[in-house]
Formats: sequence, structure tokens, C-alpha cells
Amino acid sequence: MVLSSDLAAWKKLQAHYEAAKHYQLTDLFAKDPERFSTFSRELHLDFKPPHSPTNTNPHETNFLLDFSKNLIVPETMSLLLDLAREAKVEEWREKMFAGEPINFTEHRSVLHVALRNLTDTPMYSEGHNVTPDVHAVLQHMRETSDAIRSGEWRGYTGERITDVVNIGIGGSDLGPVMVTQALAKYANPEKLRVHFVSNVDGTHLAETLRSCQQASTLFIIASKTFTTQETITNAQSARAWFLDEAKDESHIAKHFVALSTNTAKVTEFGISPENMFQFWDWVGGRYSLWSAIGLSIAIYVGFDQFESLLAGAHAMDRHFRSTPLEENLPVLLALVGVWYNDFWGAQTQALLPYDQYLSRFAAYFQQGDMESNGKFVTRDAKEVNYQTGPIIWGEPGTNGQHAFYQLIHQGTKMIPADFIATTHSLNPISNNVHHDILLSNFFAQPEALMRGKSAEQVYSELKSDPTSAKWSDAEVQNILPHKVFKGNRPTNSLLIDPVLHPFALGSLIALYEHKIFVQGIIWNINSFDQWGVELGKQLAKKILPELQTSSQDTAESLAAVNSHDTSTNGLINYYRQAKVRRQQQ
Ligand SMILES: O=P(O)(O)OC[C@H]1O[C@H](O)[C@@H](O)[C@@H](O)[C@@H]1O
Repeated sequence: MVLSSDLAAWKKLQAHYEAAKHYQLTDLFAKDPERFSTFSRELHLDFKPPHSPTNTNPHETNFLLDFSKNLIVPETMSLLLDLAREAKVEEWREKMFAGEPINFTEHRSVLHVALRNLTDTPMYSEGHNVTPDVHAVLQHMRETSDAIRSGEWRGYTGERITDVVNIGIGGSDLGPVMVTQALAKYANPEKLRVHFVSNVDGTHLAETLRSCQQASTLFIIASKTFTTQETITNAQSARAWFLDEAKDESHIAKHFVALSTNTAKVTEFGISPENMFQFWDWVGGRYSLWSAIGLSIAIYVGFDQFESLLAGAHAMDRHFRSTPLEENLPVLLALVGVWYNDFWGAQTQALLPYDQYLSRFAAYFQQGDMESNGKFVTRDAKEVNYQTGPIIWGEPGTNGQHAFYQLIHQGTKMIPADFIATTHSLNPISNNVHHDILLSNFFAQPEALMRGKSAEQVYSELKSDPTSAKWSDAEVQNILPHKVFKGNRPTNSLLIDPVLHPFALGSLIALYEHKIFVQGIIWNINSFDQWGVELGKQLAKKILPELQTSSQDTAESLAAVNSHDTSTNGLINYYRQAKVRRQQQ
């Protein structure tokens, strides 16, 4: 396979689209009373961590995926399933679980699924059983997080740790940020707070440290490569801030730990090997929250909760690996996405969790999806002639409704959207009235997007309203079109039952990870490398020395930089002049 658009099923889908583009969702529902049951799936997942009999957290969850409000009929789904088979999704899925080096541009296997394998079943990365290594690091994480939470781990003055600052960026930040927010209910922030510093902008570290004390702060330096400029710069400044107070470098051992694959660089930084939590190059950064990168999560909510998160993801892995494609939730989500992305010309995919705990969910999957599937050549190095990964965006409902939903309802773009909610609130305050209101919106928005509002409906509304009833016909005709909603806008609705506990969250994240995997296979791209982040880094390295000025420089004497295009030169020179002018004042 070279171009997916050459596959027989792809061509059939193109032909099928010619009929489908006339579909009206309301008609499809009117014609088929079974439509909801045809295009929805319930899934029960459970899995108890076998080696943790004392972990009494819930280890089961239910999902209801309703994909009936999509511009599909049974033939659409059967063609999309043919496409998945023709693209060899099942074979590639097996290759991933078998640890084959499917990330071929970096010669690596893609084994984040092994990180949540809490059983003793061996999992191999290119022939090496990684399960014992994974379990050993989990044990190290358990001991360390227990010691910090219990107060057994003390800082250099003998104080307890009250603040944990995770310094990392991209995959070494977004997962822990998202999960610690999502599981805040399970934390005890009066005793232990977590902070995340990612941006190289000094403001991020400076503002974070304003509420921390050296004697009670633990820094987690999270970087797979341990060479990322932002992280190392922040880590060095954090080290200087710490030593400013603690003075003696030997105190670093109690206040700095590292999460990395790069032992040499960690040691060079001054962090001892026993304070290093290892992971492996077969863990992609954006799939690494399940690894040592999750240490801040384990410290914040406790290791048992972290383990339950892994168990939930493992349960979804089992579902993904063994369920026929037509019943397979990640596959179904992926296929519906491909339908809009490649045949309807949709450019984006909105993720709209009706759950405040998931406020960073879309931001997390911006990396998860866009770094994975933002590729323009196939695995066989041919440029694609179809769209690959969509633009991922979103905010929690109902906030989004009061911000950007106008465009989803009445704009000119098709925006497929996933609505996500739980059946129960973890905070059923005021007699659960908040949750009922939240969920009424969760149900109403996909309905409104589908049904829209016709000119006739608007007309009769205007006529029955005492103010507009008095309007002239011309006035009515002038205003009426602005109030029309064309509807027919597609959505998925995902209900999680009962609540977003760690197990459910783990399953939900894994659901989207596997969706991204399936889409990458269908587009025949390598979803596991990220060369696209390199070029900007290279150029920034070249520019950094050009920004230096000396204290002798004046606005008049300062030499102009001219090694770039005139735009980049102009911007750099404006900055250099501004620096020098400021120093002259
Ligand atoms: O953990 P590291 O090595 O610091 O990388 C942080 C991030 O760097 C780059 O932007 C990419 O490679 C990301 O995938 C990665 O998550």
C-alpha cells in the first residue's frame, strides 16, 4: 500500500459520498427508528491490578458511545470498516502490541501499552521482555510517592515536602497537567501541591516559585531526552534558586529527581542515579504519562490511584486488541473521523468535555493527535494526496457554548465534535442541580446541531413573540435569515458511567490514543515520530547568539544582523535595538 486513496474501499467511499452529501440527519432518524441502536455501542470495562489486592479503588467503568448523529448510513460504516481492513489496521495493531519497530524512522517499537500491563504477561520490544523493567520502575515510583506523601521523605532542613514542581514540556508536561487536573478530587492540596513549569519564558518558573519555599519543594525534572532546551534552562534556574537558599550542593539529592531515558545527561546535571526514574525509547513522549513521567500524578493522588489509571488504560488496550472492528470503540471513532476528514473536507475536530475536570483534555490531545498524525508523506515516502490529521481543539462545556459555539452552529465550516460527559458528578452540590443543568446542555447541543432551525420555525417564533409580531414583513424578512440554523452538523456523544475516577480516565485516554493509531494506519503514515518539531529548534539555536549585545553597544554603533530574509532580520534588529536602548537609559 502506498497511497490510501488507491485502496478500493477509499474509491467506493468517494463514490458513496456523492450520495451521502445530500443526507439530512433528521430524515435519517425519521426513516429509521432503530438508528440509535444501530449506531451506538455500550462498553463495560473492568480489570483489577493482580498484584495490588489492597487497592480498593473502583476498577470498572461503562461507556456509551452514540455516533448516530453522524452523516452515515449502514453502508457508510461497512465501507469504512472495509477501508480499515484493507489498510490492515488489525495487522498493524498486532505489530504494535508485539513490539515490532513500527516507528521505523527512529527504529523503535511503540509500546506505551506495555507501561500499563500490570500482569506478568511478557511484552517484547524487539525481542526483549520489558514487563519486569516496567514493574521495577512502578515499584520505585510507589516507594518514592509513598515516602513523599507520608512525610517520610524530608527536605534538607528536615521539613516535609509541600510543593512538587514538575519541569518538563510537551509529552513531559501535558499528560501530568491534564491528569492531575482531572483527578484533583483525589488529591489533598492542603498537604501537597503540584505545579507544572514548561514554558522557557522565565515568567512561568518565576511565578510558580513565588508560592514555594526551597526547604519544602521537590523538583521533578521530566525530559525523555534530557536535552530539551526549555526544560534544561528551567531546571538550571530552579537549581540556582534552590542553591541560593540551601547553599550546599549535597542538598540537591533531597530536592531534585529526574524522569528520563538519558542516564548520562541526568548524572551530568548532578542528579544521582537513585533519584532517576527510568523509561525507554520505545515510549513516545506524547504517550508517556503512563511511565515514570507520571510521577507527579502518583505523588499528587497516591500510587494506588495512579495504578488504577493504568488499569483503566490496560482494560481499554484489551478491548482495542481483541474486539472485532465493528464493536471496537477506538476504531469506530477513528472511522467516523476519517469520513469527515477525507471525504467531507472537514479540517478540524472539536473535543468538548462537559466536565470541568477535563479542562485540559483537548490541549493534551492537541499534542497526542497533531504531533502523531500531522504528517504529509506516507510510510513509503510518497506525498499524500488526501488529508491526514485534523486540527484538534476544544474547551470544556458549557464555557465553549458562550465562546465559540456560534461558529459551530452558524458558521461556514463543518466541525465534527465529540461531546464527552459522565452520568454522575463527583461534586453533586445543591442537590445535583449543577449536573442536571450541565447534562441538559450536553444533550441539547448535539440535538441543536443536528436539527437546526428552519426559516418556517423562525417565522412562527417571530410571529408569536409580542415584540416581533408587530414588525413589518420587510423587517421580518430582513432579520429572519440571521436566526436560521441549517443544522445537519455531526457529533459523537460519549457518556462515561458513573464518574471520572482514575480507572475511567485511564480508559478514556487510551480510547483516544488508539483512535489516533487507527487513523494513522488508515492514512499510511508514521504516527510515532515528530520531525516537524525540529526545524524551528534548529533555527532558534542559530538565532540565539545573534541576540547577544554587549554593554558597550549603543543604538548607533550596533551592527545589524543580515543573515536571514529581510523580515526575520528586521524583527531581530528591532529587538536588538530595543535591548540596547533600554540599557542606555
Ligand atoms: O521529554 P523531552 O525529551 O524533553 O521532549 C519534550 C517534547 O519535545 C519535542 O517537542 C517533541 O519531541 C515532543 O514529542 C516531546 O514531548
